Amino acid sequence: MSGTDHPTLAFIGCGRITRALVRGLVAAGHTAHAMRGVSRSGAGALALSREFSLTAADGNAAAVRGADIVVLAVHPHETREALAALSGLLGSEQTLLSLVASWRTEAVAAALPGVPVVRAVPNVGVAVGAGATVLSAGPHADAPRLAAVERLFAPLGETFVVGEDLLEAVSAVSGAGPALVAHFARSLAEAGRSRGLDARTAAVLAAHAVRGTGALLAQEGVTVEAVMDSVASPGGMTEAALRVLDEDEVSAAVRRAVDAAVQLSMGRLARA
Ligand SMILES: NC(=O)C1=CN([C@@H]2O[C@H](COP(=O)(O)OP(=O)(O)OC[C@H]3O[C@@H](n4cnc5c(N)ncnc54)[C@H](OP(=O)(O)O)[C@@H]3O)[C@@H](O)[C@H]2O)C=CC1
Ligand SMILES: O=C(O)[C@@H]1CCC=N1
Repeated sequence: MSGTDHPTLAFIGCGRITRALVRGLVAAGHTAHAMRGVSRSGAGALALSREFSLTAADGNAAAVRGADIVVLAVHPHETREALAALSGLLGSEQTLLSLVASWRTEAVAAALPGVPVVRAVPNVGVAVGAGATVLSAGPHADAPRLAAVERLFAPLGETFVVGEDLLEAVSAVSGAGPALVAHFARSLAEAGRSRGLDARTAAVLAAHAVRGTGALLAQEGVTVEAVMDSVASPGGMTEAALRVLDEDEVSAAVRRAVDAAVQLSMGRLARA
């Protein structure tokens, strides 16, 4: 542990989700000195060291030495090679925290015998303290290990613990969720432009619609139906607009989008 009782962290893979995590952790008071990173080309680790003063480690051994939690954040197809390069470097006192989609914890654990494994699906909202992180304990990860990982993510938004079988669906809905919502925001902005708004105004208004809706939904007891009802004046513009979304089966399209993501993940699922 570092002096502040925060765990010492090693990031294997320094791309998008690692950047979001490091940004959120630094904002939550973690010292970048207690974080090391490695990436395949070194470019990702170097970028994070420039942006956050995280230590760009000289190889895996230097990165994981003394780390409490080793965060694996590489692509599914890069994972076998990354795990092979970690072989023999980790001990049972450390936790391997896998963010890798489509890799079951037992498959990760098989490559690192005796090392406790926890799997997490964060989303990029962790960068701004508004993330959702869904956790599942894998082999050798007892309740205190899981609790330590929950404490890591707690300041970055909400945390949930589920059975691992649900994590492919979680990855599609929550992990990919911000991109799906951003897609809708873009459509809303483009529609505004087509009605004469300048590009910047349209983008800002769409972003605020998403932000305000999120803030309302974050309130205790507020449902999506309640938000829709609070906007839609009877017989008014919102009803007219929502009717078109229903007629065009936008909900069915969203379901197909999530299905496509889950199917991709299931098709490449790595099991022990
Ligand atoms: N992005 C997201 O919102 C989320 C992502 N995830 C999961 O996190 C993982 C990473 O995704 P993301 O951050 O988007 O991916 P990125 O492509 O942004 O980053 C991948 C990183 O892994 C590095 N890398 C690849 N192979 C190795 C290796 N053998 N050793 C060390 N580093 C390596 C790359 O290095 P280099 O730059 O040199 O190629 C790069 O820094 C994926 O499995 C994804 O499913 C989960 C939830 C959300
Ligand atoms: O796009 C991906 O595959 C990863 C998993 C969920 C979010 N990003």
